[in-house]
Amino acid sequence: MKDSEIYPTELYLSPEKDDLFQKEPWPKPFVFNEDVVNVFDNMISRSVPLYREVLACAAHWARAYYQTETKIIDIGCSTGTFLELIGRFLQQPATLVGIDNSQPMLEKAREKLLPIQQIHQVELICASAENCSFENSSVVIINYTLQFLPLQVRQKLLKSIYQGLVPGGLLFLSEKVKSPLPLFQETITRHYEAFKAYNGYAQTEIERKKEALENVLVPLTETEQLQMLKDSGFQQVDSLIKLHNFLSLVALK
Ligand SMILES: Nc1ncnc2c1ncn2[C@@H]1O[C@H](C[S@+](CC[C@H]([NH3+])C(=O)[O-])CC(=O)[O-])[C@@H](O)[C@H]1O
Ligand SMILES: O=C(O)C(=O)Cc1ccccc1
Repeated sequence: MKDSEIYPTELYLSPEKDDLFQKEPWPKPFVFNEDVVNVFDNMISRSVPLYREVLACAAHWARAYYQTETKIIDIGCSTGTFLELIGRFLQQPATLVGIDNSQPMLEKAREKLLPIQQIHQVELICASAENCSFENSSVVIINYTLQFLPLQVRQKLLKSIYQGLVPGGLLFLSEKVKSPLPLFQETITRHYEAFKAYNGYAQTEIERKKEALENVLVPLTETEQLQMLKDSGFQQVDSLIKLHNFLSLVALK
């Protein structure tokens, strides 16, 4: 598949509509349970700005830095949307690894990745990422997952990723972040919530989800995130995409 064939990207997203926060009971505190998993593709594609572009970007970078006989690992792979995309985009068979600690997520991923298994070696691991090995990986993707881990676990995980990557290996990291300036954070939040409303969420749904995510999704500032990457061993880091509170970075070993 040529580069031009992936823009604008076509993601394999299940159609079930996210209406979880329209009526009781909604997941509070937010958890990746079966109800969330069943509507997850719709939820994330309506809730994360530039989601399609970020995954297409990750696919381009993964193809550019993939080294033969190594692994591409997606941490927090959810329903396998990125692995399905890169599986179509790579021009050679590879080992694609998905890690997620939600078994319902991996059941959806297994189904989504069946066609890809004709070409690639696919491994789905149900585990907490911080307990996994990243040895012999040339590309590690971690999109919108680190934000759910306790802070001290994030640092341990990033160090483990750095140690596991082969020389020249790439980390592609997307996260929700917060502005260090309260006035700007307020403006960004208002704009982000307008984005959600434009995507069909009612104000009640937006407020309920915000409350459910409190102390579950804990964003850092961009500066704190960059420092955590440096403290993990990554010295070559750059930012690629940022809109509202959502940031994508690349880091090279
Ligand atoms: N400690 C953990 N270990 C492993 N998985 C975890 C852990 N904590 C949470 N998860 C998993 O991390 C994923 C976060 S979603 C990632 C989206 C995907 N990357 C995408 O690009 O579509 C983003 C969001 O929900 O905003 C969920 O599948 C959790 O089960
Ligand atoms: O940060 C938010 O308000 C979100 O809605 C992001 C999100 C997307 C999908 C699952 C959990 C959080």
